[in-house]
Amino acid sequence: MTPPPAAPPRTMRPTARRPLALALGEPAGVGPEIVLMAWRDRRAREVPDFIAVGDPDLLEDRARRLGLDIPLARTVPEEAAALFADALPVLAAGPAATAAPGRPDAASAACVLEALAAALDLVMVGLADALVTCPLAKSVVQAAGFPFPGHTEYLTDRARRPDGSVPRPAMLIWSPQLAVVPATIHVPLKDVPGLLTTGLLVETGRIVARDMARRFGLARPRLAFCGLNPHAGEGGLMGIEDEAVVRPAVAALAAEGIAAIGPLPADTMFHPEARARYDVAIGMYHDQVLIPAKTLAFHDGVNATLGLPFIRTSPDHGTAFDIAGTGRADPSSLIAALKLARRLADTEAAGAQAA
Ligand SMILES: NC(=O)C1=CN([C@@H]2O[C@H](COP(=O)(O)OP(=O)(O)OC[C@H]3O[C@@H](n4cnc5c(N)ncnc54)[C@H](O)[C@@H]3O)[C@@H](O)[C@H]2O)C=CC1
Ligand SMILES: NCC(=O)COP(=O)(O)O
Repeated sequence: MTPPPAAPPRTMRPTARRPLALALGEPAGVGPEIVLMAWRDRRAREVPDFIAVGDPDLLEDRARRLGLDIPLARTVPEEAAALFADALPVLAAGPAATAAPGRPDAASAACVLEALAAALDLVMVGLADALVTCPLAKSVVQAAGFPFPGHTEYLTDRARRPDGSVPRPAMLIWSPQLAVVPATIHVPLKDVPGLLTTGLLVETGRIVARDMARRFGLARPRLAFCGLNPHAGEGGLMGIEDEAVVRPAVAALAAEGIAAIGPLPADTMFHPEARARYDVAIGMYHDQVLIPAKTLAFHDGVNATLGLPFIRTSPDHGTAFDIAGTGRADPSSLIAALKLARRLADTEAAGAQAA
């Protein structure tokens, strides 16, 4: 994997807009075809300028299979904006993809990971305003030696500071209907109670409050913490973590001026009247909050990584091997991810200039 280039100091941040860098993801999945569809729909759905990063032949092959007439421009990020209206800009990166739609193979891991690294490099050197990633298959890349559960943990490692420390990430699944963050991410359910600490929840709440302000423009976001246990523990009768871990975290955040409530019983937090009381629900584990988020807004949902020095978004879905190459994939979540990345980059840049 390429060593990370240093991120430009904030004072050197370019004021002009740069394109979004879009990593193609798993070649056997739906990533390549939803990239083609997003570009096809650019005018009707106001898709912001992006440059695809990966194997251009993969995109050509997928377009041919699906009968999509998409002109590609093999180019560099500096030229992408000027080309975007007439051709899909692609920066060639990584080895050729070998996997066929729906049939992942181990050899495709290098194609996925080198394109991802190259796309992130563009952001870190200031040639792209944000990273957008198409899904990868965690099992495929991990079988090839990728030492991270998913993008989130890899990106966190790439954000390593000069002193060797890494920032804590937060995984936001965002849609106009509901925004959620699981406090623990890609871990087995049986490990969750042991991983939940007041410190983790306080840090997660701070990250969410800060990034909702600087990137989403919500000056004082309202955070609602789920309980871990049924009925948020029912005063300790159904588990101790809600009172021992979650409630002190909410109190600590409130003492810092962050609008936090909870622990709330998770089963009654997601109906419309409950959702009106908060901006972000912070769950104790992945499925507790991703199930309501994806149920309410599967095709509009976006995964955004908070807590990092760069912006990253992604569709909320995975590789969808079962439909890859059939033309049935819906590009809406990718388009939402591209639009949200643009919005977050613009909001952050406007805030930096105002400061
Ligand atoms: N950010 C990422 O890289 C993510 C990667 N994954 C990976 O994806 C792989 C498959 O995960 P699954 O749990 O099966 O979830 P999945 O999201 O790939 O598929 C779940 C169901 O939704 C459908 N679906 C997904 N995207 C769709 C689209 N754009 N249009 C229409 N239907 C769509 C699929 O056909 C399938 O029936 C796993 O290896 C997982 O690790 C999963 C989530 C996020
Ligand atoms: N379920 C969401 C997910 O797995 C996203 O993972 P990541 O690739 O964004 O780390």
